[in-house]
Amino acid sequence: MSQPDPQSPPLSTSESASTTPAPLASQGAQASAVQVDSVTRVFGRGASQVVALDDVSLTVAPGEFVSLIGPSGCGKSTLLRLVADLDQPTSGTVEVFGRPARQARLSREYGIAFQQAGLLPWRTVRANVELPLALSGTGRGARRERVDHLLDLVGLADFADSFPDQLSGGMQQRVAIARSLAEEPSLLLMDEPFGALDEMTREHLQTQLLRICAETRAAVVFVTHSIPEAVFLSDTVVVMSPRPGRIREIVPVGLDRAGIAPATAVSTAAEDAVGDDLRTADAFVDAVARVRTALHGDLASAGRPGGAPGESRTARPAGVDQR
Ligand SMILES: Nc1ncnc2c1ncn2[C@@H]1O[C@H](COP(=O)(O)OP(=O)(O)OP(=O)(O)O)[C@@H](O)[C@H]1O
Repeated sequence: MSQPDPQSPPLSTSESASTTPAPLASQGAQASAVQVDSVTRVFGRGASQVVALDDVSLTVAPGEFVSLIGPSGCGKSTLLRLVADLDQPTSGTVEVFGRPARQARLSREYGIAFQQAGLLPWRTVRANVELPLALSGTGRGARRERVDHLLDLVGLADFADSFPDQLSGGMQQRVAIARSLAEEPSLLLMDEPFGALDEMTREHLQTQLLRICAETRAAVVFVTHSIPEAVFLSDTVVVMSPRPGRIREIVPVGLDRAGIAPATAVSTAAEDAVGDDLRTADAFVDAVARVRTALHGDLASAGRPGGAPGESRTARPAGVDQR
């Protein structure tokens, strides 16, 4: 595997994945969900200058689920923040549904969920989820209806009047996801939303997120440190190299997630069972191996194909959870 040729056209995550949405060419005039072109982000100046991203290009198709994975400090969050218009590139462009990121943010194309749920402790679950709708002037009746639907979607209908500190970490994170979906975004940006949760809760929420995505058909850009999480969730895993962050490889996943689609779902327990089956499927194990191999290019790129003397070939890139 090698660093993508800088002369080649921008890497499109929709080019090679068998289960990703149709390539843009077959979507008529529909714009990409995300189009990142030759983006560089440099922080600071002089001796303290940090090149966080170097000439990164990436396309995410509408409805596609893309994970960003790579060693700690490789620029995953920086890239996500640029897409979210929380930061600006030093050079290059970021477009969301064919418009500059700024415009997309102002017209509320995004839903955003980060590692900390970030709920307002003095507001009930309902009041937290409806906050974006209240801010954008949605009427009371429409707000109520939408929040009821969202709380149903994340399985928290019975907790609408609870306060965040009365909920578990996983439940709080589900509230945050419901809030991020409030304005029916066509793009969800998620930075390690399950990073602080125990393994069982995490796997359960991963399955729930897949179901929610199947229902809302939102495109997702998802930052994670976990290879299995990236593979389980994604149509495509984007593997980044250590700083300066570049895209090292794009790994299509190709899992059959039909059992988690809304049309066939019977209960959360049944969905969790489908999730368990997926995690032991050959296609899952194969994709985990391919992502792991792509990440281990870190050793080769450092001129250490077999690792330094005494270093295991299975040395781990810092900050990537291989479980
Ligand atoms: N506001 C900032 N000012 C200066 N440097 C920054 C800033 N934000 C990020 N960086 C630097 O940019 C690099 C990439 O950071 P970023 O947070 O994007 O990495 P990451 O891949 O998300 O890391 P992690 O996996 O550890 O969360 C790091 O070296 C970081 O120190």
